This record gives sequence, structure tokens and C-alpha cells, in this order.
Amino acid sequence: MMIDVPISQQELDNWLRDVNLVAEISNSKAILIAWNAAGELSSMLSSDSAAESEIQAILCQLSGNHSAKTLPIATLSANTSSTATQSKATPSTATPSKATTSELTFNPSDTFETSVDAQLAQEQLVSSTEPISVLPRLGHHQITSLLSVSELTELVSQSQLIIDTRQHSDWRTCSAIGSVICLSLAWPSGANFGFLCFYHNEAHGVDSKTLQLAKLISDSIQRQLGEILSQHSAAQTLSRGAPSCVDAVDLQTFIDSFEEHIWMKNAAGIYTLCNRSVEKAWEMPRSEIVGKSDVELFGAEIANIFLEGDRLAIESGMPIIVAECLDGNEAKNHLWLETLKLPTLNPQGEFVGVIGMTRNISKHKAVEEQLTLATNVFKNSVEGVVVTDRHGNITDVNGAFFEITGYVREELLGQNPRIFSSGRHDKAFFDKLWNALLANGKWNGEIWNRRKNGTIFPQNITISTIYDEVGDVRYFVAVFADISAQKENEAQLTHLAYFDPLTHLPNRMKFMMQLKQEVRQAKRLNLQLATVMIDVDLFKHINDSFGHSIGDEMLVELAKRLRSQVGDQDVLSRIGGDEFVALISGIDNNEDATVAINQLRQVFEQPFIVSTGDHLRLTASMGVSLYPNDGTDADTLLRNADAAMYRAKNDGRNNYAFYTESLTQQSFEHLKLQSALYGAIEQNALYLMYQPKLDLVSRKTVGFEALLRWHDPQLGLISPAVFIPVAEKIGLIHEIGLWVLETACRQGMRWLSEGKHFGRIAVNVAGQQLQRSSFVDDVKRVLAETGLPAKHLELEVTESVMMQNPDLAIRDLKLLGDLGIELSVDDFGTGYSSLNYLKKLPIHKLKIDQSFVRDIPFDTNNTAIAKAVIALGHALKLDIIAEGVETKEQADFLQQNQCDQAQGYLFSRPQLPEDLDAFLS
Ligand SMILES: Nc1nc2c(ncn2[C@@H]2O[C@H](COP(=O)(O)O[C@H]3[C@@H](O)[C@H](n4cnc5c(=O)[nH]c(N)nc54)O[C@@H]3COP(=O)(O)O)[C@@H](O)[C@H]2O)c(=O)[nH]1
Repeated sequence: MMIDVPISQQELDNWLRDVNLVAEISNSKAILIAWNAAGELSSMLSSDSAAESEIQAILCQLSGNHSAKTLPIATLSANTSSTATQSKATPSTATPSKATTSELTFNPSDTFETSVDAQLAQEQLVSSTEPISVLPRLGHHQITSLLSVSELTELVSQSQLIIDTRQHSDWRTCSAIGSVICLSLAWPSGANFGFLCFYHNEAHGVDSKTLQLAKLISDSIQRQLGEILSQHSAAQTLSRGAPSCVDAVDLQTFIDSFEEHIWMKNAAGIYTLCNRSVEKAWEMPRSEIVGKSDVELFGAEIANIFLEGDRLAIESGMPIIVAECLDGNEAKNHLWLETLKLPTLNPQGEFVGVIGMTRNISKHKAVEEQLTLATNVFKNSVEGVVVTDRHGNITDVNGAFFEITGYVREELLGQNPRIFSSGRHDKAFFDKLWNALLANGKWNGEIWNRRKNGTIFPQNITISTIYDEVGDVRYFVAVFADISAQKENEAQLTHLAYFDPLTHLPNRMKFMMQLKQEVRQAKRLNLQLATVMIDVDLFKHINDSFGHSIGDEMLVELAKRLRSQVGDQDVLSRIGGDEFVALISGIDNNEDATVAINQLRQVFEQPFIVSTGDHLRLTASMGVSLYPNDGTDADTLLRNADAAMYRAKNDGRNNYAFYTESLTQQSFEHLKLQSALYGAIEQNALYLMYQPKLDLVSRKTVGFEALLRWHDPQLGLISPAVFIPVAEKIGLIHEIGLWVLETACRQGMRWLSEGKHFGRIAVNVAGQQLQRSSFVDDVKRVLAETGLPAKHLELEVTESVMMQNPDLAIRDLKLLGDLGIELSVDDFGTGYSSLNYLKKLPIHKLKIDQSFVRDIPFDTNNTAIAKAVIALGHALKLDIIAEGVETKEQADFLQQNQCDQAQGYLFSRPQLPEDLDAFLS
């Protein structure tokens, strides 16, 4: 009930008695529904026959259709008069959707007349004798937040009868009710009171007779409502007392003190009062306002808007607020006013006028608009937005944020953004970020964060600090864009800029960058580099004969093969159609470069099998420049490698050349040696010579050193000092070393079987042999296979090899020593032995290198060194042997200085076994 006046129990009992009577006579059920103070419909009374579920169904039906439960603010616009001028419309025009249902309005005089869409209604009439009426759809109005004036008018003034709810779209779902009649009830002022409903569970259960009886009761209730109100007002006036004289006199002064516009109109719409603010705003004196209507003051169009608001207040029976937008062509010039309209009643409850109070809400509106705008920007932004409080806890996130990160809102609120951490940024990064944010209020940059599914992604993010009025940090707002796609594009562009799209090798630009960097490093560390230019010979013929796609296939395969031939630290680049260039690091000498070139050349040995099934062969010309000899900068090295490559081409292709011509020659020699060495074992070109080792005191043989010899049919006799390093470079040393060991052991066994005593046979072990994990097992196997007892074998390992990896040497030599093999340090004094390691090595003998034996006892340095080595060796309880002893003076000196053994031309040159009988006992 919107007018809050209590109804006594006696009155309610009277109404119930009447309602029950009519219900009984018409064989129907009844319910009286009223608006309560909260603006909701509730059941006030019901006939005895009415069931609770039916009452709820009707209540629900009517409430559902009434969005006016809480009275809305009417938005009336001076510029859009359609809303404001809408009044007194028939139900069919007010709610156009009703035109499709058959509608007849029932007027108070019990005659029936057709609505606008008479033809349609006619078609749907089931019987001309029975009245059919439908309730206009309440609350379905054109201003969505407003129960329109016209609908309220309809509600109050009309009685509604629905004889078959199944035919009616609004009632169809209300299955408990088959037919219903609803009569609106209103206070004398026109304010809504409620509804009186008679209903039947069956369709056609209520008829025109019920309607007439119901109308009688509703008229009676309305009359009583007037009386109740007037008694209530009289009682209130009495309790409050008459207004004081002072109040009456000061009313004008009182209302003039308000900035708001205050006015009053009587029931006829004539202004009876206004304050100074009104005079100012309307730009006319009070004398011209009071006594005039809105039409006279503002013209019909604006008056209609104002009157619409008045009617709304009158019909609702309570204060309402209407907002008005006046003037201004542009939004920013609009003047927004908000008027509170209050219907006033006399003690009898009759409407006597409207009081209005208007205030300027333009500022509020502007703020509201800004807020709406900001909210929309926040919601609709394609960039992710996250807001945290000053402690960093998330207070809000927008839709784009969910889409980008995959989280849902509930998972994020209250969380700290560190849950997105990708782990890619260290503490220093975040320290810098926070420092900038707190110092400047803003930070922009790129951060890698983690999505819910665990993937990490880059984002361009701007974080801003929001301060409160006193300058304290209130919020942080981060706005970011997912830049994964941009990063991918950048990466692709970078790849395109630096890599060859066909072979995916670095292109010329990238190669030059790498070459420059390698040159800088080589300069710093005093290293050598080789730049090898590789140009495929006559590649044009391949393209011309087989087409470019076959040519491409071959280039891709060639790139793969070349790449497999260079080390991980080396660079291979495709710098032109059929031009490649390799940058080889880790070069110690010219031979290393030759080895690298030879490996690159091997890729051309196998044919290229292309998609057509053809087996095609390629050759290439290569040019080599060496850093630092052939150039100390990248450009020079590449230019000189190119020049060398052209020389190789001019020399007949399928060739290579060094930039320094003499090196080419050396390299060719070297290559020849390499190829010859591969076949040396099979061709029996290798053999051993043995040099006796003697005890310096007794001059008796204590053993022989096996020394390798190679006699190549073409190249002649080649010194092991030349070919052993080559064998090491090309990986042949293991095979050769094993051959030497087996051959020496067999020789030892031969001597033993002939009853010849030789002490021990010493075999030289190369560095690479000792580093092989299988070396100890190899030695054991050879001893087992040949049958030579370990006590007849000695292994000589150079000092520098032992010191390359002393821990490994200690381990393996100990295993060999444990077998009974004697171990000696060859070339002692030429390396840099750590005495600490020397002490730990399981060795038996030190061999003074022949360079220190030379010219003793005349060379004071060598003499001193020889003496020192002897003293050191003896201190470590080791035997000492001197090699390269050529003269008696050397032998005497060594003997006098307690050197234990000696070998050298003085006693014997290395000889074939059959020539050594003199040294065998
Ligand atoms: N890993 C292997 N290395 C081996 C093997 N065979 C030999 N070598 C090493 O080759 C280097 C050269 O050896 P070689 O030409 O045989 O020279 C040795 C002797 O012939 C030479 N020698 C001996 N006595 C004298 C002398 O009085 N004067 C003189 N000028 N030269 C002499 O010295 C070499 C002995 O070398 P060393 O091993 O240091 O005792 C050489 O380094 C060999 O080690 C092999 O099978 N595997």
C-alpha cells in the first residue's frame, strides 16, 4: 500500500464478508491484494474457498507483471518528447504487442467496445454474449525503469476479465487459474491501492454476472478507502496541532533560503508558491509565476513533460524523482536537473496539489558519464587490465585479462600478481621496476608472464600508481597487451635477416658478425682460425639440366653434409647460391687446417641421390685463409679465402688452395702423407727397429726400445716424428699403436722362445692412446694373445701426455703397473711436471731427454739439468735412463753422476731384431 494508512480489523472483516458472499453466489473464489509500504503486492484477504497455492499464483502473476514494485525515476527529456508526451494511450497503443492478442476493454458502464485492432479482436471472439477482456500487460512500458503513467491510469480505471487464461499469453503459465477477473482499487487521490480478483479454476468459470457483483464490492471498498483516509488525516492533524503563526509568516523566507528551486502547484496545475531560485532560473518574478499554469509559462510541449511527472507522482501517491535534461546542443552543454515531486492531499485524502524541489545535478551526471565511460573502456578494452590495492592484492580484472591468461575472476581476486611469474626475471629486474613505479608513478616495459595453462608469454605492460587525496598510494593499475605474435614476427624477421631460408644456415651478414667476433676472441686468446670458402664446381649445369628444385635439393643435402663435418664451435654459412664458407676454430697449425679441409672434401665423395632417383655427383673448389697470417680482420680473411678459392678453381677445380701459396704445397704434401698412411698397415709398410738400453755400470743390456719405421713405396722412409702426429690428427694412432704393441710383444715372445734374454721391450704410448678408456684392456688383451709376460714389457709415456690429465694417468698407469708392466716417463725435463703429481704417479723410471744429454759435460746448463734430474729421480726412488748418448764423455759423465741406464748411438743405433744378437744373452 503506497499510501501508508492502517486498515482496521473491523473494516477488513466487513470486506471479507462481502467478498465471501459474492464468491459463494458466483461459485468463484476471491482475493484482495494491496500494495504494501515497500511497494510490493501482498494478499490482504481471501475468500474461504481460496487455496494458498492459488493466492500465490495470482500474486506471482500480478507481481511479475509489475515492475513498479520500487517506484522508479522517470527520465523525461525536453528534446525527446515521445516519452514525455505519452499519456492516455489505449492499452493497444501503449503496449503494441497486445494488438496481436484479442483485446476488448471493459468500461465502467458495463458496455463493451472494441479496441484499435477491432478486426483482430472480432475474429477471436468466441461468443458475442460473453464479455472478454484482458489485463493490459502491466509494467511492460517503453521506459524500462518506469511504470508509465498511461499504464497506471489503465490499471486504476479499468476492470479486467479473462474468461480463459489458456488463451491469454500473460496468464497461460498460471495453470491453477482457469478464468479470472481483476479490478483495480485506488485511493481518492488516484494513488494505487491494489486489486480485487475473483477467479475460478476452470476456464469460463467467471462470467459477466460475477463481474457486476465484483464491481459493486470494489466500488464499495473504494468509497470506504476515502473515508478511512479522511478519518486518518483528521486524527493526524489533531495530534500535530495547527501550524504556528511564525511558521506561516516565515514560509517564503524559509524556501527562499534554498538554492534548490522550490514551487507548489494546486490540483488544477496552477503555481501557488515558488522561491527565489525559481525566479532566477526561470528569469521572471514570482508575481508572474504564481497564478499561472505550465502551459502559460512554458508552452504546451514543455508543459506536457512537467505534467507527466506530476501525474506520475499523483498516481503513485508517493514522492518521486524525475530527472530532466534541458537545452544544449552538445552533450557537455546539457543542464541536468533533478526534481523531487510530492503529491499533497487534504485531510480528506483528496489531491490538492504538487510540491516540487529541483536541483542541478549536471556535475553528478558528468561524473556518472565519466564513470560509465571508464567502466565501458575497462570492460571492452582488448588489452588486459588488472587493478591491485596498495599491497599488491588483485581487486579487479577485465574480460580481456581472462581471455589472455585463462584464469577466471574468482581465481584472481585477492591474489598477488606474482602467481603469473614466469621465472624469467630476476630480483634485480623487479627491484628496478618497483623503484621506477614508486619514484615516477609509472613503469612501462616488457615482462614475460605465465598463463594458467603454464605457457609463458611476453607482454608490453604499463603500470600506473593511483594516489588518494593526500598523495598516498591507493591502487596500482596494469594495462598490458599480449605481444606473443609480435615477438614471433620479430623472431621470424630476424631469422629471415640472418639465415638462409633454403638451408637454414647463417647468411653472409650473420657469418660476418660471427667471423668478427671470432677474430676478436682469437686476438685476445692468441688463437688461430681458418676461413674456408667452398664453391661448388659447375653448379649451373645442375640447375640447367635438372631444374632449380633438384638444384635446391642438392644444396640442402650439401649443407647438411658440410655441417656434419665441422665442429659445434665452428660456423658454416651459405653466402651465395652455390657458395658456402666455414670458419674453423681450434687450429694450432697448418696441418690442422689441412685436416679440416680434407674432412670437408669428403662430403663430395658420395653421390647425391635426388627425388628423381638420379645419383648426381658434385665437386667443389676451396680456398683457405688463416688468421693471423693471411689477415687480421674479418673482411680481409674472407677476401683472401675467396682469392685462394679462385686460384683453386683456375687450377682445374675440385681442388683447394691456401692463400699463402707455400702452405698449399705443404698441405698437399701433408694430404699425400695422410692418404698414404691409411694403407700403410695393410701394405706392410710399417716395421719396428729396436734400440738396446744398457746398464751404465755393467754395460749389460737391460732392454730394448721398439721404434716404429714406415717405408712408403712412393714417399720413401718417413720418420715417426713426422707421421705419428699425422696419425694422431686423422685418428689412426690407435690402430697403429696397437699394431706396434702386438708386434713388439710377439718379438719378445720370439726371443723368449729362442732362449734369448732381453730384459724388457719398451713401447712408446701416444697421448691419444692413453686417453682412450679401453687402453688398459687393450694392453691386457695383447699380453694375453701374444703370451708375453708383463714383466718383459715396459711402456714409455711422455711427460707432457701424463700431465695433460694426471688423474686419469695415475689411475690407468696404476692398473698397468699392477700387472707387472714397467712404466717410464719419456722426454723428462721437456714438459712441466708437477712434483706433486710426479710423486703420485706409479712410475719406475725417468728418461732424461736427449736434448739435455747433448754436449754434456761441456754444456753447463745441460750438465746441471742432467744432474738435477738424476738427483730428483733417485730422491723419488726411480731409475734414471739417459737417451741420445753418442759419446764416451757423455756416458762417463752420466755414470759418474749415478745415472742408472743409457741408450744411444754410442752403444747401438735402432736395428732390426735379427741384427741385435750381440745385445741378447
Ligand atoms: N707413439 C709412438 N711414437 C714413436 C714410435 N716409434 C717412435 N716414436 C717416436 O717418434 C719419435 C722419433 O723417433 P725416432 O726417429 O725413432 O727416434 C728415436 C731414436 O731413433 C732416436 N735416437 C736414439 N739414439 C739416438 C742418438 O744417440 N742420437 C740421436 N740423435 N737420436 C737417437 O731418438 C728417438 C728416441 O725417442 P724416444 O721415444 O724419446 O726415446 C720419437 O719421439 C719416438 O718416441 C711408436 O711406435 N709409437
